Amino acid sequence: MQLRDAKILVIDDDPDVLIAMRLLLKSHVAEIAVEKKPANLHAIFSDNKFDLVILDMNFNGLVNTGNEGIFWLNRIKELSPGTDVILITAYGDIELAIRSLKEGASDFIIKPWKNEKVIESVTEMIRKKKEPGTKIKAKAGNNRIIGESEEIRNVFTKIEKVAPTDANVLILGENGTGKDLVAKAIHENSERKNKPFVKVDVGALTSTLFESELFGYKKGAFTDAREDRKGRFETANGGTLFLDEIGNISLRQQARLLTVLQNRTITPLGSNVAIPVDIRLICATNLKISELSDESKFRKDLIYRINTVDIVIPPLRARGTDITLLTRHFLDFYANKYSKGPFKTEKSFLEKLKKHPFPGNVRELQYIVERAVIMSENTILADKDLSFSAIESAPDKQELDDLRLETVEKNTILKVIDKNKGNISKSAKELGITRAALYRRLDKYDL
Ligand SMILES: Nc1ncnc2c1ncn2[C@@H]1O[C@H](COP(=O)(O)OP(=O)(O)OP(=O)(O)O)[C@@H](O)[C@H]1O
Repeated sequence: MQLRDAKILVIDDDPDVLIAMRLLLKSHVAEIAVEKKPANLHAIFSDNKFDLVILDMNFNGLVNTGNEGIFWLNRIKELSPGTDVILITAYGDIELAIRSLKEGASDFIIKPWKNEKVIESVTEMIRKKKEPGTKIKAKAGNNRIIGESEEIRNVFTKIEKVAPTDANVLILGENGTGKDLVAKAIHENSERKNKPFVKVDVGALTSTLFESELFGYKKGAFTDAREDRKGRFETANGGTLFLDEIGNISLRQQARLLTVLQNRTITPLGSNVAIPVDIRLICATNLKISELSDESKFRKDLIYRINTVDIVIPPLRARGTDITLLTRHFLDFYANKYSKGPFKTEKSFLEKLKKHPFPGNVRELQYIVERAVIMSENTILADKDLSFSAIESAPDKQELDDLRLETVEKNTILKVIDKNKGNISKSAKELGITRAALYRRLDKYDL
């Protein structure tokens, strides 16, 4: 979508801000409306549609917690889910701004703002609204993340917003969804990009290895410690530490990790000198957030610490056109690698792929395409050229069924709540469950 076609609403209780925004934007957009009272939102949205709302975080200057901004952000999202919201926030409210991104804001502008930054942010939001067929690649060096679906675009937006902030990030997603790529993209788009990026698969470490690997050791600390060795925390100093499979570490290991994150120092085994470390922490897991919230398995205080922002990477089967785009990408890649092709595909080839549930996600698609390229006898590929390996394509049937049931339930709840304009009592009645049962489900689905 072009900026000149956009309809924008600015909501701020400061008339000077409204005037300034109107002056700044009016020559760039189709329509600009301003509003002093967010309480009028319902009336405004019942008569109008806006592509973008620029919303102040702090009204009246009385409550400076920003909760009001977040409250109105949620109202806008309820009234018009397709409308993007950019929040205006005071300098020093970065934590709050990050929270607002979690709650669904598309971007934030810090006061006092620079006019170019406002135009840039607004232009970017509006531009993204269209171009559904455009190939978007997160800037991640050679490890580009390919995708164009709404779901992966949301991931790109979060990466772009979160990368420069130094906030701790928790990446959630099934195996093979691209968690590694996202972690690298965050690092490469951050201020720390020229410093080390260190990955540790913590889920695979035994309890003794966990300590020596992460915190290092001094010569003689244990039988095999023949010389001093730096731990991964120290190696990552100044850069980013990526802890993969964080959901699989024991409670004892969680306690050790928490202490280090709180004190920002590590003490190598066999030493009593604490060494300060400056790292940006990214963690990843293939567990669902609901599984991580089981306190008998994972400490709540550690979740809060590692999860300033979470990025959920949806499974490939929920990413629409990405299957086609990724297939093309891998076909070109392997054609080049094996000096074959260039390949064309018959309709049946993509149709068969689109029907497949991809329990192994992008990694599985990559193997399937590689196999097709290796085995192909001509350069036009059809469904018969696709073979799904027993290991990859034997999804846990039970799990897939559950997943579909859960999706249906979640979507029904969302529809009914939307229909009842957010009224929980009415929605619960319509769904035939108690209010408490509805709240439990909202909690379960993180709604
Ligand atoms: N969007 C994408 N674009 C291009 N390649 C991708 C994409 N997503 C994943 N891949 C490729 O798929 C493979 C698996 O990705 P990655 O290792 O990042 O997944 P993961 O979620 O970390 O997996 P695991 O949970 O098993 O560690 C890699 O080869 C990666 O390059």
